[in-house]
Amino acid sequence: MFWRSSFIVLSNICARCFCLKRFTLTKVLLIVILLSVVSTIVSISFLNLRFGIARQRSKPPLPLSTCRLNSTISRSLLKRVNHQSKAGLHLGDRVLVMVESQYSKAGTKITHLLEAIRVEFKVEPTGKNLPTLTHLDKGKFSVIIFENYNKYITMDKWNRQLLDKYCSEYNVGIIGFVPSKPDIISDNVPGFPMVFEYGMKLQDYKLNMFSDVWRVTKAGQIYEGRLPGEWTVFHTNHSTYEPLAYSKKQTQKFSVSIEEDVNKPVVPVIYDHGKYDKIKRIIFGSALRFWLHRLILLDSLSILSNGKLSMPLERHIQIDIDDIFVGREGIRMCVDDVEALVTTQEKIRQMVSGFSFNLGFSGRYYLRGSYEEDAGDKKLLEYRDKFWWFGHMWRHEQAHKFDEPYITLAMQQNSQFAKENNIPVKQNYAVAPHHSGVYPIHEPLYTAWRNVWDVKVTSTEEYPRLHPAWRRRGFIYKGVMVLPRQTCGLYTHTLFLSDYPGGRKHLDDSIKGGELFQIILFNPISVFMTHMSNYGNDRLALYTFESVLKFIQCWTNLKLLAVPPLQLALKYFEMYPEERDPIWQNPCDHKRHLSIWSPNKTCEKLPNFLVIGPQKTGTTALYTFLGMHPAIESNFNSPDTFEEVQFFNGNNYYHGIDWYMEFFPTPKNTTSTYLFEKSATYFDNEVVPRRAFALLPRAKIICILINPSKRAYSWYQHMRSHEDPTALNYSFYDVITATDIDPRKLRELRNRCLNPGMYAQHLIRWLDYYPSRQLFIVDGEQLKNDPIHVMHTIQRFLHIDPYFDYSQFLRFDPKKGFFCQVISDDRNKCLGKSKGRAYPPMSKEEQLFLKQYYQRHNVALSKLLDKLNTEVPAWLEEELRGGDE
Ligand SMILES: Nc1ncnc2c1ncn2[C@@H]1O[C@H](COP(=O)(O)OS(=O)(=O)O)[C@@H](OP(=O)(O)O)[C@H]1O
Repeated sequence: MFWRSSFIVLSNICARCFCLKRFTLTKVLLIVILLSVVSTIVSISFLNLRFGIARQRSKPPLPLSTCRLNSTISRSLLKRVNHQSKAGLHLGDRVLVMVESQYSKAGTKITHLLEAIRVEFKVEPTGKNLPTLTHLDKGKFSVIIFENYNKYITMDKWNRQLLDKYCSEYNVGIIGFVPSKPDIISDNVPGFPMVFEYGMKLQDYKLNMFSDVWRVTKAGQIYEGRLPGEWTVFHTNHSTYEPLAYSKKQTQKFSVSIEEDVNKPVVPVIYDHGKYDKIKRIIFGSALRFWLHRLILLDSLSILSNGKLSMPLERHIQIDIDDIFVGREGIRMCVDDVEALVTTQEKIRQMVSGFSFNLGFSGRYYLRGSYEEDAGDKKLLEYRDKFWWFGHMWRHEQAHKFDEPYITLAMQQNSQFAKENNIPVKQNYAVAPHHSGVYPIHEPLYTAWRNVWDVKVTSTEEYPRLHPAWRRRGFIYKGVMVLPRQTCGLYTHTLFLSDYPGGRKHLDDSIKGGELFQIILFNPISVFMTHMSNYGNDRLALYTFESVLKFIQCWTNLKLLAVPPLQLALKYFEMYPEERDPIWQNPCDHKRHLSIWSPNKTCEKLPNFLVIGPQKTGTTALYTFLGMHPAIESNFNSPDTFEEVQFFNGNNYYHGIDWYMEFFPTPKNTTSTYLFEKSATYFDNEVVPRRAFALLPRAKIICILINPSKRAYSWYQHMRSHEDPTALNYSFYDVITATDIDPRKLRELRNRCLNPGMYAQHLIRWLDYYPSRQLFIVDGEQLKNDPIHVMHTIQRFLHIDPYFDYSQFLRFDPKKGFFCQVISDDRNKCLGKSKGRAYPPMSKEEQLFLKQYYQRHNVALSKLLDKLNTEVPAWLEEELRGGDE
């Protein structure tokens, strides 16, 4: 376009000149000058087209730096970082969040933040009665948060008194957010020596440097500019109140300095020291929309919980640079980029002690760029010892598409490349391109990692899911520690600041208090992934990290650290031991998971329903009867655990879902075949409902209940017949009446014998996860006496087609004393000797003891069954009737 127009202009001029009869010297000169100007423009524009990137990359953006903190102030503040006091000892570590409704926006922002910092919470709507606040002599909640503080002020008398009494007795503080509009209370706050001024537009924000609240927050800095939204500010003369921040009203003429106007500040956040009514409070004049309030909220939680909710001050940072050597020509690193990487690494080390970039490479692409980029590759290797390194496969491939021999070979090839080029790969770390094979687990990847690179640590964004980011967690699979990886907003395609998605402001906002800043603020350990292309071109990664780290230093007292990946992972799981155990989900339930799951696998080999026990209630009979149905297929027997798979409890769970699915046939017809599994140990196990629901959220759950006393006795007889030494040594009465001073083995046996019979509490745990419509309770006595009817009701519950008429296939066997499978006119197939054993009846004493022992559990069961609209079994009615006598 440009050339065309230039050419037209030039030819016009020339034509005009040549048309003149005579050439004067001036005209010749004019033509020469014009030609050279045009040719210069043409060559510049040609160069720009050819090496457009080179032109842009010559001026990478400078890191943001607006900090003007006085370092002596920050040092003095660092001394006061401990909010812990004795009062915290009597408190639990949960937060009670009082919201206007379950779905209110502001409340959700609070709970998301609490989730991000891994603080447990309970959400309650303000209009209702308060939940139980104490347990034994402990306060259940260490801080109470009101999404709308006005709802606290106008709370009904009874609840308000209860809450205030709790807060003053247990020294628990209240955090409240005052809406910017008057709501229902007037400016004079009823019951408090304070006035609210609503609907303010504010600018500039400065923290009170002398407050004891600051721990993570570093006061002394000034936020300059308009504050988002409308605000409420606080006026008071009472000495209980301490302003935590100052701001000023927005004026026509926008002034950038708050100091000039410091005599007329307004107070947008205030700390009530509790001198007025013995309750400490921190009240915010706006919601969490302003980023600084998120920072202040951390310290508010810390001080008001007496240190119970103080986060550590250390923040560990790991920055991976993946795709080393992999990028296509034109976007790779050149020598000056590598030099800049080293220089910035040095600068980051000043802020983050022990820091090194962690470089991941695939050797196949070494020296595959332009001349300048190949020189960059060589430079990276020249500086190899300045970085940490981790290896991939030889090519940049997704592991889930390949089998173990291929992955191993491809890793070995890359490992050979590392050896030949002296690349120091010694961090026991690796990542997978596109997270492929990390989660959901692709076993061959883990095996090859261990065998070739001795990988003990990896990271992914995919566990448990990519979104929401604040719920990402870690887990350990067969010794490989999988860390959650955070997003920093840079991807292989983010090359230039001017092209940043959403504009430069978007990235800068993320750095200056936004998403990236908050990731580091909320996570004691952050692992970030970047790509080689983010370090060539505009070197956006250097800009981003240098800027955000500076910003962190400016506004927080956080101590930034880096340790090698293995140490980092050990630290992570030491901090969060509860995350060690993975939670398996169905890969087919999440598009992204499915896209990185082996195409050779199928989710069809997962059960549609589970028979969960408890033990000794007739589960084997039910399992056998279900297996007779033409549309139902059960699991293959496990050789290890008495035929049952027992996946969700115990160590089998750590084998992963591929292992589990091996126990199921590929259904002949996915819509009409019902797969199921029966493991009687599931019913009363603490972790099973959560695990089962994570993998099989749509599964139906069947449990069988008989009189818990009978169940306990049958179980004891079962243990004796399995020659359990403790059961052989002690009578049934000894077992059920064992006390806490009895030998450990006896107590253990007692617990295993009696606990499953506390039916209601176990069922409630299942109902915490599964909706009641997915749960079916079978009366075990009925199953014994009238299995044909029971099988009919189960078929209805499962909506199974075709209907199977069990009356033709089950009949009572007088010899066995139970219903058995019909084989022919004169032959039945009954369950083995271990089901329906002969043993002496329970003594009267034992019966009486157990009747009393289970009394309250049976009452709870009958209430629960009532709630579930389930018929109360005859044995339960009888038990309860007997109990009243
Ligand atoms: N049809 C049929 N045949 C045999 N046994 C039957 C049947 N229906 C119910 N029962 C009762 O089932 C009890 C064994 O329960 P489980 O199969 O759940 O035991 S186990 O947990 O799997 O070990 C077993 O308990 P015991 O009588 O104590 O052996 C039986 O009472």
